[in-house]
Amino acid sequence: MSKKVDYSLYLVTCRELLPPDKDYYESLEESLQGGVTIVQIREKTAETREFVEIAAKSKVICDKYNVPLIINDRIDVALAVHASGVHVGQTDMPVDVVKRLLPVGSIVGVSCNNLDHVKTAIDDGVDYIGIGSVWATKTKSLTSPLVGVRGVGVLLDALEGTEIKAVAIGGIKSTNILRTLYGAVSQSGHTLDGVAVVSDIVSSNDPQNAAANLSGIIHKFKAQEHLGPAMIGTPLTGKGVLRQALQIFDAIKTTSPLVHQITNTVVSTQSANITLALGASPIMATSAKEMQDLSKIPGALLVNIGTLVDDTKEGMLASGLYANLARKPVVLDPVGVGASQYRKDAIKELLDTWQVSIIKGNAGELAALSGTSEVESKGVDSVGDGFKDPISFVKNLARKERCVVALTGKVDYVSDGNSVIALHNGHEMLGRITGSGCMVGSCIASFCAGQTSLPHDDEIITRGFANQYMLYAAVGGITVFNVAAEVAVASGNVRGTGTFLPALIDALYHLSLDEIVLNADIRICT
Ligand SMILES: Cc1ncc(COP(=O)(O)OP(=O)(O)O)c(N)n1
Ligand SMILES: Cc1ncsc1CCOP(=O)(O)O
Repeated sequence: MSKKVDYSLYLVTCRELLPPDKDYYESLEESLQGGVTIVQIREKTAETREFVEIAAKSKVICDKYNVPLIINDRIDVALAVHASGVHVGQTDMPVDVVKRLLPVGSIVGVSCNNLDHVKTAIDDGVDYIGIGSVWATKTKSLTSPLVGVRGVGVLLDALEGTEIKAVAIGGIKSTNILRTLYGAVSQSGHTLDGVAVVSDIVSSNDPQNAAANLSGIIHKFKAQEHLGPAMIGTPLTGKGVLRQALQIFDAIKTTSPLVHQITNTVVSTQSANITLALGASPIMATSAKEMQDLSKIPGALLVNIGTLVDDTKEGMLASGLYANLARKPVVLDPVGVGASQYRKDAIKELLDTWQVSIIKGNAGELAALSGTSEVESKGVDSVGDGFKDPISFVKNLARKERCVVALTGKVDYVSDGNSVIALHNGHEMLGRITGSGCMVGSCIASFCAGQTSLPHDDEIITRGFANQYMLYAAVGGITVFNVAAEVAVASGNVRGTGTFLPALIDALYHLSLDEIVLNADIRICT
């Protein structure tokens, strides 16, 4: 029977990180006033007598707020001050011995960095595990690899069916806590019970405010996390989805929203032109130094890794992080991710750093991203006929990554993890020019930007980044681009691939609502 403990904001103390002149006990009490729900006293250099004194005084303060006190490593200190429990690491006293020494009902937690650690923790019957380090940190010199936000999900999978609680630790702060909570999810949708934080609270001059800030984000997340994607007017119909997409199309024309694109050098100009043809406003900025400023302008962000280099990757990491903070939609185009380990590592790092709203890719790219070998790729192209069951594939990937997924191909499939929509427009000429997939990414991002100016249902918007509006944006962006390709060829102005690209841009520029309604082929699969 697991004990009723609130692990949501777990403070791990560190006197060395206190700001100059800040009293340790004052900082602890202020943190509790800010919403810390459990405290661990972690003293790495104190003599035993000093440790006991600090722990005893800390216990009095924690008791005042009815918050459990855990002792790091030292069973003797925990016994001496009647602490609520002990946290041990992989090289500390074994859990079975700890349990034998502590009073019945004590809380026992253990650090876990990999699946073997979690399996042992389950066998040992611990109360909670501390998974880390999730992010890089200066607070502790690390001897194990970083787990990464999405790596936490794999460890949460192993806890399925147990009552063991899980907190993440390492480098968690106000700027990445949302990504940590959002991205750390098991396949069946279980999320973290809490986050453990040292420096973001302890090194603050105002620990109450630092803790309150973190606590506010945690509570907002917990309030909406159990809700699936919200549906406006269920069930979806092809016509209903088209109506929503057309509204966004109209909004793009009237508001000309900013679409920030960090894309590849092959398609940069044509992506900017296709964005302009739609009526949106492109900015192709790549330096990490300007990402915070750009995130303040409403719109959307597109990240495309087609010609990735380290400097651009820094810009991509920063842009997504700031976009998340500003709650701006982020579209990821993992171009050629299967081609090299460098790209695979980069995509992992990007998805571990920020929450994406839409992932768009061909079958080869999405297979590589999801770790299946069912579809192979050659460079940036997909090889073969795609997935045997594309509908289940997009739905599962959308659930796993908690975003909308758009799988492009002869038929395009879009899913928010709930519904799957098949799009049957397009023309084979699109496969004969470079960058048509990248331009689709620009159109999707333009639709993401366009929808921000429309009135939104609050209930849906509070359900996170991957809400139903993103589904409409993906459908809208793909559909108008593909219909424009059909109209371009039908115009009679296309003599080959050289004349196809300008005809496509022209067709998109002149595309009317009537033409879209006449040609769009949107079918609901589930
Ligand atoms: C909640 C929580 N999780 C992990 C740790 C790390 O513990 P450990 O691996 O024993 O390392 P030290 O803290 O002893 O340096 C923790 N303390 N708390
Ligand atoms: C104790 C510990 N164990 C893994 S990372 C870490 C330190 C986390 O500190 P911070 O929250 O300041 O990154």
